[in-house]
Amino acid sequence: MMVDLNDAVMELEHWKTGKGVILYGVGGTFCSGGYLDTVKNICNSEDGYKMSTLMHDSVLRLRNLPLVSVALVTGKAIGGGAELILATDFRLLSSSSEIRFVEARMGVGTGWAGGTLLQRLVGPRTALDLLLTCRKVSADEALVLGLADDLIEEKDDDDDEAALKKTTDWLNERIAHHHYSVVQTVKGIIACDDFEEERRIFSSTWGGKAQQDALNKNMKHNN
Ligand SMILES: C[C@@H](C(=O)O)C(=O)SCCNC(=O)CCNC(=O)[C@H](O)C(C)(C)COP(=O)(O)OP(=O)(O)OC[C@H]1O[C@@H](n2cnc3c(N)ncnc32)[C@H](O)[C@@H]1OP(=O)(O)O
Repeated sequence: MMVDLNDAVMELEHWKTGKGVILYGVGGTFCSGGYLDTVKNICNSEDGYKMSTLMHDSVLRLRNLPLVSVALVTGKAIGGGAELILATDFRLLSSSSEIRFVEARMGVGTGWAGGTLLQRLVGPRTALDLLLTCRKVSADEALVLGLADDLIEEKDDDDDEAALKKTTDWLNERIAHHHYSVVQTVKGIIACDDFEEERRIFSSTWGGKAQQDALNKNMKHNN
């Protein structure tokens, strides 16, 4: 799964006209973390560092894609799976889903970039609390904490298709009406977090067709 994720992200890096991507699980579980047989086989510091390096690479590349990314969380997101929901721009949770950072219970810290990403999202105190208590976070609590952006009122976690459709609609509300170059510019600016890079990305759409078309429409923005 870890290698597959890395391959998938590399493939997405070549998608020049893309706007969005949804990360989701099937069969009622988002992800229950690293495959435990593999975890047992690589249970030493050196291999742990290698695993962490691979997962950081995947997560950072996913975050830096010029696509708007959403994690659709149905069922459980546990351990590394809970960390994975932090790799996207947005998180939509089904009302019955559950997030649980079990790493400390498993005798370790966060290896899939979750520590840094969690504290950026919910602040260091809440991050420390969630990582130390290893408690279950319900979808409702996740919304209050800022861990979820919205809830999918999908009572049945088994209905992957319906949840995916709702997530696609949610994402499309934000990206469908923009040209891909505009979505990629906006996402690139947010992801780069750097003024000089922002100027460079900004100037890639300035004067382009989407801007020309918009100017020619003589738009008013009062409704
Ligand atoms: C990277 C590392 C980290 O901590 O940083 C990790 O992520 S370590 C991984 C952290 N995750 C875990 O420790 C998950 C432990 N498993 C669980 O807590 C539970 O299985 C749940 C995921 C809550 C699902 O419970 P539920 O009662 O719904 O189903 P279940 O227990 O019968 O699970 C169905 C089958 O999937 C297996 N299964 C579930 N998660 C697995 C995993 N991560 N690796 C290997 N097998 C796993 C179960 O052992 C079981 O196999 P059998 O039918 O053969 O019994």
